[in-house]
Amino acid sequence: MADDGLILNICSATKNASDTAHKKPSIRAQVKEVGGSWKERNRVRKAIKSQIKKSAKSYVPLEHDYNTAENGGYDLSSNNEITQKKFPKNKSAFARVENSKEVQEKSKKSGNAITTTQPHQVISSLFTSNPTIPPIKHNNQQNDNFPSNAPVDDSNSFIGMGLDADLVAHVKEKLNAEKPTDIQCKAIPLLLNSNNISRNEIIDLDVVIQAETGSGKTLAFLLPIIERLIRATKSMKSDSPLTRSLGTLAIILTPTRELAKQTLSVLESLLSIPPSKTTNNRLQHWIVPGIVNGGVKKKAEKARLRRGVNLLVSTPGRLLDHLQNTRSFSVENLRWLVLDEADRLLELGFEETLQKIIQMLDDRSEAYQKINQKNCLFDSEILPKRRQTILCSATLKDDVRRLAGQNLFNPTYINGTDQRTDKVNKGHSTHANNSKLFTTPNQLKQKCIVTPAKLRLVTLTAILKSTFKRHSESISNEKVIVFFSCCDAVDFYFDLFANAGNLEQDSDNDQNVSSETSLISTVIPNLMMFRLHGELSQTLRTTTFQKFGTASSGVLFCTDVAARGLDLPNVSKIFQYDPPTDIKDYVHRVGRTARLGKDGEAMLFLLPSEVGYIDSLEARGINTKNVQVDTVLRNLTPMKPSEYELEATSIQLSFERYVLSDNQRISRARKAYLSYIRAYATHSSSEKEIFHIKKLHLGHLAKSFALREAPSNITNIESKRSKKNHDKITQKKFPPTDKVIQIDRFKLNNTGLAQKRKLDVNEFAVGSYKSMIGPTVKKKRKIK
Ligand SMILES: Nc1ncnc2c1ncn2[C@@H]1O[C@H](COP(=O)(O)OP(=O)(O)OP(=O)(O)O)[C@@H](O)[C@H]1O
Repeated sequence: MADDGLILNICSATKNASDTAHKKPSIRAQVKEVGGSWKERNRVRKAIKSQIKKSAKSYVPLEHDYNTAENGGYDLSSNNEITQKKFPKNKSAFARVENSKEVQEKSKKSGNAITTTQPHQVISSLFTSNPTIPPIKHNNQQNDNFPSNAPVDDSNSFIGMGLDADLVAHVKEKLNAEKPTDIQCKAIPLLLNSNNISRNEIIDLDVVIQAETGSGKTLAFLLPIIERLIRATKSMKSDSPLTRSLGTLAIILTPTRELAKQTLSVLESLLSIPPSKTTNNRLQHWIVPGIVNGGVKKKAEKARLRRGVNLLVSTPGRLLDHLQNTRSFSVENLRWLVLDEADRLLELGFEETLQKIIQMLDDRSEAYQKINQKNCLFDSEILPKRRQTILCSATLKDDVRRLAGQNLFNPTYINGTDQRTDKVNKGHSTHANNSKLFTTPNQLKQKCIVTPAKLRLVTLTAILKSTFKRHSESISNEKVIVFFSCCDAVDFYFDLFANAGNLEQDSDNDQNVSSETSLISTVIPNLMMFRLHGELSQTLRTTTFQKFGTASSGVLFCTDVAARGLDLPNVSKIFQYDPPTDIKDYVHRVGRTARLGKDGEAMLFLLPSEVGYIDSLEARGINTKNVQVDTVLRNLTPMKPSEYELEATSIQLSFERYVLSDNQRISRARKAYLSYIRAYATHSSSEKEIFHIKKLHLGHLAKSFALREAPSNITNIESKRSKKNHDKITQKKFPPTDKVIQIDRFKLNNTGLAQKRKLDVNEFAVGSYKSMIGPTVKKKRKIK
């Protein structure tokens, strides 16, 4: 790992006017220890460290950094000059000796002059001792770019499918939906029950809908439900009208609160049909939509449920809570149970809650039917005679369907992308079978960039800068989502891009990251930044979701909480800074762009050790085009592309200076770094070959968090602190987030632990510190 074959550079400060207040150590220790065993080198290092400590008690502690023998490194001496350490093993390091002064000059000009209080900081160079990027096979299979999730021109119209004329007119006006999409053509007639006639009896089969992201699955299940309720209203005699007091007729379950809110808003717009021009009737007037959602007070929800919510959108945990505790919650007449993003809902973590929900719904409707043999709704031919279950997702594969099949009645499987699946399958006949393939929108341009760990941060900066180029005073009208693996990383990068461009400002004047929903970046001028993750307060989450949805341009930093189902208008690019921990999430993340036939672009960041992931994606039918790092970095200096290394170094240095100048910022960076590693350990066992924690170069990785510390430093500091905090943490299940818990490589390697704890956490707080503090008591196995 990083610590092997080290050259230790320890230098005391040289005299400097700003340092006169301090008494400086008299020794100048400069050790270049190449030979000898590790133990010997370590002993020398410790001896020198303690000598320096003794002679500089009142002095700012010496900061040092380890550089590998091949490494070039910048030495920031106290006279504010960067001088290159001469490492004989690497000639190219000398080449940068002259450049280093230029970088410093440049920094001064841009107001980024080094103002470090530390006497010496040795900073490894960005462009040396990076691992070589393995050759990447180019896939010749090209997408034809024909939009695969757009409405179908030669399709049957909505009216032709049997939908009410007023409803169709309203959908056209409100949602601009005139022609149905492929999946709507297939699903709506089936769910309207026009053709499921068996033995002269109309049967409502359970339905599994799988179609690409952004192909209109929500309308595919909502329109038939509303249509059938409208038909039921028409068929009712005026003396027995339908009312909201019938209780809940349909439940739509979603894995996240944002998706629940979005579905509710689609429902509300669908139900706002104006009175019919011909009859002047509002047939849907009695249908009340509503939501029960985690993160808000239950009292108001209970009151609404008591009055009757006919179409209820919910997240699983809160629904179970109401089923168990709200006595007035009436589900006896339930006709539809929709599991949106069903594969996520059926995953471990939600699965148990879901089983309980289904069990309670079954028990209640059975008990009710025994007492009320006659019921107008049960007798009606128009509504399903039994509770119909609908499963819906872009990534429903055989394993999930098998799992779901236990609770489904004769499920019918509708695939919105049959033709494409066949086509893709032919191209991969050797290693793919249909059940393993995922389909992404045809018109979506998918790219990947293999970046050495040290260059990750500057590469992200370069990509964002070139995306949000300034056109005179305004910024390009782009909307971009950047996905990170954990909440702490989102918080760290959000703060970094918001405040690091203004180095002269002290931390007290930083834009407030904890309470603001959006901030203007100081790194990329005029760029509006947003963030979303599962550990934010519900109010912040809701406002961010709404604000980013309506913004004309901006970047959203988020975790997978925003990966599924969210229909954020006009998102043009998706950057996956951290690869997803589950390949299914790749499909959902990139699906936030290229929706409903529109163009879109997605870029996946990989480390050189992770290139195997490109093959995994290909085996699932997903082809990405490789982009070279230096091509991207050259955009930093469009006028002088050859000077990109200088500019990249300058940017990296300014990020590091920003972080290292304040304890709170350092702590945020460390927390993000640790959480990233924890999240890394949650990759599924099938991907461990590619994403193994042992393959991470922790020292290089630290640079992508603008940290200069060697990994052993980080872990030591954190473990010392964690010992202090240990008792408090174990007493309290969810300690305040500024406490730090121990990072233990061996525990991280134990995927079982990381995976288990991940599952204890709601809503994608993966890898964050809360996610690591789950129940520690093993459940006793029941002996049958
Ligand atoms: N037939 C249609 N014509 C025009 N617009 C439509 C049509 N059907 C749906 N839309 C719009 O397309 C967008 C995407 O729809 P929706 O969110 O239902 O996609 P989805 O398939 O559920 O995607 P995901 O898998 O990401 O959840 C929405 O804004 C919706 O209003």
